[in-house]
Amino acid sequence: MRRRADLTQGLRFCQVRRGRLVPARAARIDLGDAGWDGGRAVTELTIRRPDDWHLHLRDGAMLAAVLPWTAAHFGRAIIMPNLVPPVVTASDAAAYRQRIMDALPPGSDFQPLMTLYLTETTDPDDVAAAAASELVTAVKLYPAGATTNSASGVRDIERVLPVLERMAEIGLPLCVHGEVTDPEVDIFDREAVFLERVLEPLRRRVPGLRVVLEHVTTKEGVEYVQEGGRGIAGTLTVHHMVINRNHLLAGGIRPHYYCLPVAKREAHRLALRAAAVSGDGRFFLGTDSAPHTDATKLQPCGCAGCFTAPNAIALAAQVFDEEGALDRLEDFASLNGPAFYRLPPSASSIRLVKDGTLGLVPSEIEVGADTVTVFDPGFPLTWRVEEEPSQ
Ligand SMILES: NC(=O)N[C@@H](CC(=O)O)C(=O)O
Ligand SMILES: [Zn+2]
Ligand SMILES: [Zn+2]
Repeated sequence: MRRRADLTQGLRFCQVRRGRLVPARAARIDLGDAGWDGGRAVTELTIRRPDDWHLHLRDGAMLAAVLPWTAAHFGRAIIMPNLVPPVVTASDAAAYRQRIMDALPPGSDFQPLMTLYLTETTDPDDVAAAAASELVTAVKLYPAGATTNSASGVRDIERVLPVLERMAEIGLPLCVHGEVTDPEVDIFDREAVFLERVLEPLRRRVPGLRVVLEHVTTKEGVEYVQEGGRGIAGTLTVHHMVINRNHLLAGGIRPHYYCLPVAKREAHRLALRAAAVSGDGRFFLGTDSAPHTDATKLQPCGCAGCFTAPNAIALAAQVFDEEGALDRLEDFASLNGPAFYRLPPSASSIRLVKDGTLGLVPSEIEVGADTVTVFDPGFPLTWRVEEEPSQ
């Protein structure tokens, strides 16, 4: 068994070797006192099948390795376009969509919802045609240099106004990585500064534009969405509801907790959890599951991104359980997103159970000769999805 940095505290995950799940010994755990419903602990829950409104699937061998984990639990996902080279045109999106369909496990009815990567040379007609044919569900704005594979992103918002205006006309949402790239702005402030310097002026300029502020990590971001009127929503990741910056940095640096936007102070984590369980329809789940090989993460300059697809739903259930809000999990994971995107909710459902048996979540998956580490919350997973991916 491969040794890994000691991120696992008190939990034995199983290992994936040669593509097979090798379960850890079944463990009984104390169910604790969370999940009470009128005095009775809720230990099972059936919800409409969730969707993931922010997902990185990559391409090639990585796509083949990670897709089954998402397809096992989620009905649809908004597929991020930050490949190298990026998914810029409708024809890029059609080809990428086909590669995803080809990589799906047999019998899966998972639906990829494609996005286009906004560049300063994006053609408004191409975007409008892709939207009209329902090939794409959104366009993604990466400020150039803000995050993984964002070099072709936008430097000057003025240059993309014609595209944004066309999107406003046709109601096509803009998904936004909301961080400024100004090196003088502290990395922990980049989201809050983006709202003020970029997003608010942009929304004033193109008032009809429907915007999703992706992976909100701050209370300023939460408040911006809450106060932002009808044309805005925010996705929340599970990992930002679980870790704060201490988990990343205190007592040793933990590269597997490094993602962008970087995890913030505890007060922000609590604000994200409060927003998720509030019942406010403008917040929904976007895991931002972002796989990178361990070889590229465990570097002097390691990649940003947490691979959460295998345990995202179980963790979301656990967060809602801890917050005493299991009755709102379905809104957050399965209903609010489709409502914003003007799509019907899933017709199928999944069953979540909390029966004292740990879910079979691997600590890592293999991709060719390399491995991708699965997000480790650092505590036992009490909930699990009853179906597990077929590999
Ligand atoms: N979230 C991340 O840390 N990384 C994402 C990019 C992104 O969503 O910003 C990736 O593509 O790896
Ligand atoms: Zn991002
Ligand atoms: Zn992302």
